[in-house]
Amino acid sequence: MNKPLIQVSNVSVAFKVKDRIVNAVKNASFNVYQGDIFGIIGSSGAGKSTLVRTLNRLASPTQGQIYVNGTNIASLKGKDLQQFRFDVGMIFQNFNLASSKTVYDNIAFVLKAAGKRGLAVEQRVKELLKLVSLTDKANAYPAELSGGQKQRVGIARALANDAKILLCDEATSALDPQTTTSILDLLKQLNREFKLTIVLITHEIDVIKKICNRVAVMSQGEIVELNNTFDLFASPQQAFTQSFLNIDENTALPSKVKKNAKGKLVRLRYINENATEPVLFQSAKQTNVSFNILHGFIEYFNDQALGNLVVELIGANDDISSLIHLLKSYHVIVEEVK
Ligand SMILES: Nc1ncnc2c1ncn2[C@@H]1O[C@H](COP(=O)(O)OP(=O)(O)OP(=O)(O)O)[C@@H](O)[C@H]1O
Repeated sequence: MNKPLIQVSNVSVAFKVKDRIVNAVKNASFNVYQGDIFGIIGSSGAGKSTLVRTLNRLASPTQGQIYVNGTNIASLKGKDLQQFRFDVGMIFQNFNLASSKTVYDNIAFVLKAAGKRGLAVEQRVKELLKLVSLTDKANAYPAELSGGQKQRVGIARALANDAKILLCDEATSALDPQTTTSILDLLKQLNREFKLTIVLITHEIDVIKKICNRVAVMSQGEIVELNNTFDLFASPQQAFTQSFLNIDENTALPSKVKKNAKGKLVRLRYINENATEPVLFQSAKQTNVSFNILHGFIEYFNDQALGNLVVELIGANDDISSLIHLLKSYHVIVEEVK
């Protein structure tokens, strides 16, 4: 495995509010690798924003360390700190654009802050506007833009000084589903074309499914589970993750169907869309079990397919056990439906 670009090691963040301590982040550890689109998901107040803000020093850990490219970011000062701020861009739910500046000037401002002048600024702004498909809006003010367009300006500004890492704090939460998709497509394109590493926080499961390759699940300040996206959805280990990701909800059966079922109800998750139905069919035949498919769908995570089936197994108990055993040997995840 290559070296992590971001290494978060036992990070805790506590806030003192009057005479009370709020432990917003508790002992979080994880690595982000170059080219990752790393998602942090959790409900409101889980500590996601606080955690992501420690990655660019907008928040300071009360305990633990964060290394970016091998450097402990707490030790950065002067020019190194300034360079670090250029290397790590950030976009926000409410866009944070300067309302009195045009689109052009919002982007030019951060280039000038990095010491660029004249033609270098002009060329770079043009390049960035083209990249985010806003060339025709250079002279517009933020109030004249849609939410999606505002976020595109936010992205251009965050990347202006050649950022290597982009932090996204609920960047699509204020957008409608179609605009969300177009912003996620843009982030994916930037990730692909420039190997931009992205850390995003969201409470939206669909955002995770659409673009993240790895995910941390947060609850009450803790990372309760971390996995690649596909495996997290295929086989969530923690009860919190299962209920938060609504895993069972997607294949919930009407109570009448459950009540009328004569056989054993099982949920099958499989990772090879082509193999499973033949595998189920042949395994059932081999073990003398018959089955009814009660629910089924296939979900896609990038190019990987995750099949979900709820089936009723009818046969002798021993035969059903043999069938389940056989299915598991084909890497089908089998869970009893209660
Ligand atoms: N500056 C602060 N001072 C005091 N408490 C804070 C501060 N920032 C965050 N908190 C508290 O820390 C906890 C985690 O907040 P945080 O915003 O990180 O969660 P979140 O998962 O991002 O939630 P949301 O999605 O609602 O923003 C909350 O209880 C919040 O009230």
